[in-house]
Amino acid sequence: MSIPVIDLRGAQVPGGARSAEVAAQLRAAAMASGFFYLRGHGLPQPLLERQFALAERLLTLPADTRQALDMRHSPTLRGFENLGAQTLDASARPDLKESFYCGMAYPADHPYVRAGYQTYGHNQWPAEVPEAPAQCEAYIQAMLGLSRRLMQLLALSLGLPENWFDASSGSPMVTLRMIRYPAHPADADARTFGAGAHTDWGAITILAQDGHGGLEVQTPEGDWVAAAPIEGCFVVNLGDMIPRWTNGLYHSNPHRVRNTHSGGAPRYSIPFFYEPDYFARIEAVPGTVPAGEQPRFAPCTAGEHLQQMYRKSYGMDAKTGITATS
Ligand SMILES: O=C(O)CCC(=O)C(=O)O
Ligand SMILES: [Fe+2]
Repeated sequence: MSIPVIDLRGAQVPGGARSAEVAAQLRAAAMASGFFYLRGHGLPQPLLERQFALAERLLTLPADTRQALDMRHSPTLRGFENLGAQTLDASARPDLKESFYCGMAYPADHPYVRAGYQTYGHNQWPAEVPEAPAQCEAYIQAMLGLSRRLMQLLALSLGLPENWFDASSGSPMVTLRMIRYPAHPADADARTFGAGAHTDWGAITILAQDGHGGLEVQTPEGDWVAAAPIEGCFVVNLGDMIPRWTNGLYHSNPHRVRNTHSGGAPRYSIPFFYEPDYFARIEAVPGTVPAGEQPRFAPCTAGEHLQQMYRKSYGMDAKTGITATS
């Protein structure tokens, strides 16, 4: 299996002449591994370059600055994540990556912010990088637009009206993450990864990666293939909400990272996670449950699903919050 390249030109906006063709390509990719490269997405290259420069700036701030803004001090898990804080694959060692998490600038009086729901509000910004909040918000808004368009094309690919998922996107849960992977240690064992094998939890992930490579995707046959960087392309993958929404027709395949190709340099990547509104109901859409069969997944809300996943991978107890494991 190779990861297909889908060109969005001609389908960037509703009614675009290539929309049906792109939707068909999406359907094929979604039924294979749930991974594809996206080119012709319309995002300006300088926006991406600026974001990588910011990632490097943030993730090389002094350790005490990053410690003071550790995500564990934030009720919604925004801020810095230490090396080894997350274990994406429970059978592997803790991940060899550090990252910075932020989300959309929801106003403080937004009902979801007031309620303290996961991903809404409460960003933690380092005073040393005053441009960070506005720059991240601009990047998030661009990525949110692209995600919403991809959801429309996914709707088309399922034979649904293009706007089918629009209503679920009211106050979306979005997470922007900037990741730094140190060079993979030469003496690392087979259970050591930059990011252990995992599936993503939300709806759509749009990943910008630097030129080093290191991301691998599991094929339906169980092999691992490299998602090597292609200039001008994002790597897009579907998260676990999509199989739930499509009764398992579309896939969210495992992937993992080892920074073994960079010649000793750190690798930077910038995943953007799009998830629908906290209260969006995730249940099989029309046409995906064969007549006479029961849906394969119990309906849930997007917020419930996401909260569960965060707590599991950061070793937190769902009732008492953060444990003393790190
Ligand atoms: O860094 C990468 O290439 C992938 C990161 C990833 O899979 C994630 O953050 O979910
Ligand atoms: Fe991932």
